[in-house]
Amino acid sequence: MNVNIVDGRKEKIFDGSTKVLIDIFRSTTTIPLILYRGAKYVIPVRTITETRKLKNKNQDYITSGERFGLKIPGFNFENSPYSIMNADLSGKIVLFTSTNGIKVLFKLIKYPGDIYISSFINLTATYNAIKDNENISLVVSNRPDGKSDEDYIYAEMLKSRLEGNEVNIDDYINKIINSHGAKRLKIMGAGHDIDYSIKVDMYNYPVIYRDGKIITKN
Ligand SMILES: O=C(O)[C@H](CS(=O)(=O)O)OP(=O)(O)O
Ligand SMILES: [Mg+2]
Repeated sequence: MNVNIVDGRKEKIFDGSTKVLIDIFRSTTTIPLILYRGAKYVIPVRTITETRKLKNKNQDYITSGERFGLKIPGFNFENSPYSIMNADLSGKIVLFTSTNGIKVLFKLIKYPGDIYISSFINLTATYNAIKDNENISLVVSNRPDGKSDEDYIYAEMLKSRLEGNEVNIDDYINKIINSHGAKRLKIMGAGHDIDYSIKVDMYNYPVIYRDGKIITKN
């Protein structure tokens, strides 16, 4: 098995490897939780304008997302695990756009190979789904102006586990809690999202991108 941690900001020619998108704060935490809260599926959308156009075509769509961490006026939800965990999304279709994670996702879909959306929320389900694959790219979303240490912490843990090492998840959780990313969330007034980002295996399914949708892989 060959497992690489890759900077999602760089335009890398992703071969046919299995790709795991990682954006702990907060897209790949929020998206599995949207499915956990009953949504049929998530439609990733590049821009706010496109999201609004889709919503205008179908008022039943739910809108969720942010730009630079801030809620988008008129959207139903931010990109907040906390707010999603308190929502009933049964049977809903959720439009989702975000600053980093979705931007990287649209790069990955240009290349062959499965794409998993992963975080602590569906850690074990993701691990079990990919552990027998030969080539795995752990794609960390980062941020336009720098690295997201929380993404690397998760990627290093998953890499270590895939390479057959025993990992103490609590050690990694502590690193997340004390990460620069966590400090940023607190400064943004979103500290309550940290707790919801470390709820290990809340969702027992892998989550994948397929044909324009992000779905639960049953
Ligand atoms: O909403 C978030 O936490 C981030 C935006 S920023 O990095 O805080 O500006 O978006 P994401 O795409 O989830 O990294
Ligand atoms: Mg992020």
